[in-house]
Amino acid sequence: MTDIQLNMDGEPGWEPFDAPALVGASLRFVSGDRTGNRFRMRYFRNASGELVARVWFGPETEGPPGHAHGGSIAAVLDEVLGLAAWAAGYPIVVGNLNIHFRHLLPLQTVVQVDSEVVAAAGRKISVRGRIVLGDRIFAEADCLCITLPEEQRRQLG
Ligand SMILES: CCCCCCCCCCCCCC(=O)SCCNC(=O)CCNC(=O)[C@H](O)C(C)(C)COP(=O)(O)OP(=O)(O)OC[C@H]1O[C@@H](n2cnc3c(N)ncnc32)[C@H](O)[C@@H]1OP(=O)(O)O
Repeated sequence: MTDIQLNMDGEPGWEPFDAPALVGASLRFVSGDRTGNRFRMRYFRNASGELVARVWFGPETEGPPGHAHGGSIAAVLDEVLGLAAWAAGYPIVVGNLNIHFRHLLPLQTVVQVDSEVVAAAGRKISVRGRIVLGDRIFAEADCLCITLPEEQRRQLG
């Protein structure tokens, strides 16, 4: 296991990213509580303009003893990769999320979620992401996002 420690302040050259300013205040499930014992999370754009998150998995995300629940990892990837598509200009919801869990993710550790919008074809936007700490990959995901028709978008708010 790597001895790298990340902090929540990002890296030089990263810009803080204001998710509620883009999509509204509905994302409370994962990133809405910055002080609780579940997820603490901050978003940035890296120097290439891609969405990056720093996430602390707190004790209330526990699954295997001392480690994050797979569903908590999936929730983080769902939000970050969906938001990455929004940040790239696509008003979407997630249609399919395929996750490989590579290593157990220790609780109370700050990890990084990288994202990349890899393709856009019609309404289908493909986003790839991974949760890492140094060279350790905890999870990798492929996410298919589908743009919402204007009418449905209006109904959502
Ligand atoms: C203003 C709004 C505010 C909202 C703020 C939100 C912030 C969010 C921030 C993000 C963070 C939160 C993120 C979240 O948590 S988002 C919440 C979790 N996601 C959902 O609840 C989504 C529920 N599903 C749906 O709403 C519909 O099924 C969607 C919209 C996805 C498609 O139903 P729709 O009837 O519209 O589309 P279509 O059936 O004509 O298909 C169109 C094309 O897409 C292809 N396809 C479709 N589904 C799948 C699939 N599963 N796998 C593979 N392919 C699929 C399909 O084959 C077709 O391709 P083609 O035949 O044309 O080649």
